Amino acid sequence: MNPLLTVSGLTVRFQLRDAVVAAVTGLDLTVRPGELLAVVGESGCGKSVLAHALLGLLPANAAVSGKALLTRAVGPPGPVDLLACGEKTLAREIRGRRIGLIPQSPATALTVVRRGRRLLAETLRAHRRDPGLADQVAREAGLDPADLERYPFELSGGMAQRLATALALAGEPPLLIADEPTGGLDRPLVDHTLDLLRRRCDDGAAVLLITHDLAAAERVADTVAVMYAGRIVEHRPARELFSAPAHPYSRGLLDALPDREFRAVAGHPPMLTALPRGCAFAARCDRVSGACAIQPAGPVACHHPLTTAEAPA
Ligand SMILES: Nc1ncnc2c1ncn2[C@@H]1O[C@H](COP(=O)(O)OP(=O)(O)OP(=O)(O)O)[C@@H](O)[C@H]1O
Ligand code: NI
Repeated sequence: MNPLLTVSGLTVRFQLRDAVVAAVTGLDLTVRPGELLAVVGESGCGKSVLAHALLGLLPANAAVSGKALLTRAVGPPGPVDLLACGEKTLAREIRGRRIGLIPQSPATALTVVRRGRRLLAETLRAHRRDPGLADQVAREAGLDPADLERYPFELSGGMAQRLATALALAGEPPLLIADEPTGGLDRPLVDHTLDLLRRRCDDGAAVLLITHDLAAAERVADTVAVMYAGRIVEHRPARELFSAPAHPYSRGLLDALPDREFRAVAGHPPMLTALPRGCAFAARCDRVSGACAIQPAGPVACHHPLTTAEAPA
């Protein structure tokens, strides 16, 4: 099936007073209808910046380049470039309609002083759906409809998370971007949320799941993109990545899982204001060589990828 979203060469720089933050660099990805793509990586690697760039939600000090082509439902033929179409198109056509966002910090996103029920009913109405569906959509998101009678500031972090999920589902967007949608949830609700995203895919939607929880990705993802220091370092079908990671960083992330070696990747990611010229992972990598002074390219961005024979047992 043709991709719904094709991102190529996405680069985001934040201008600070005396430095430039290289938050995302040369990022390529595609998401097809029915596909759940998980974007994983440590804190600060650029996952949320990727989501915000696609939705035109970056602050004024951001410079964005590249292309992000999204198939249109109606209107002029050909895809729309999310990075070039402008605020009016994003607000009218894209946000909530073509792309639903479950934000990473719903408690800060939900600043309005309206009860959940009114928020959800208004959102349903805005998408020409029956506002009477509020209870059903809340339940789908794992939220007790009784909690719709509360104001956002009366909600716990986990409840706000589920209300934000319900609001994102309300427009039935063909692409859902879920940025750490399981934050603040306990295990059964984590699984509920993941399974709900999976179901959306099985019904034909595309989902971009941003998470640092590898176990979550393993549970539901079709494909996984591993991000490190603003770049995708490995992008593979989930089954392959989890059985035989090729990038040493992917291997390190998998080793950190509780049911594997439970050993975190040693060291820290580099400063995004002072990235090395070559491989950004080299300083933490036990396979490093002189070749790593040159930026590696390809679907596995590594000069010394692991072979399947080196896969964890
Ligand atoms: N407005 C901004 N100005 C300068 N730097 C920024 C800005 N927004 C984000 N950054 C930087 O960009 C980098 C990527 O941030 P991002 O929020 O995408 O990380 P993340 O992968 O989502 O991490 P987390 O898992 O903690 O949510 C970080 O180093 C962050 O400090
Ligand atoms: Ni984030």
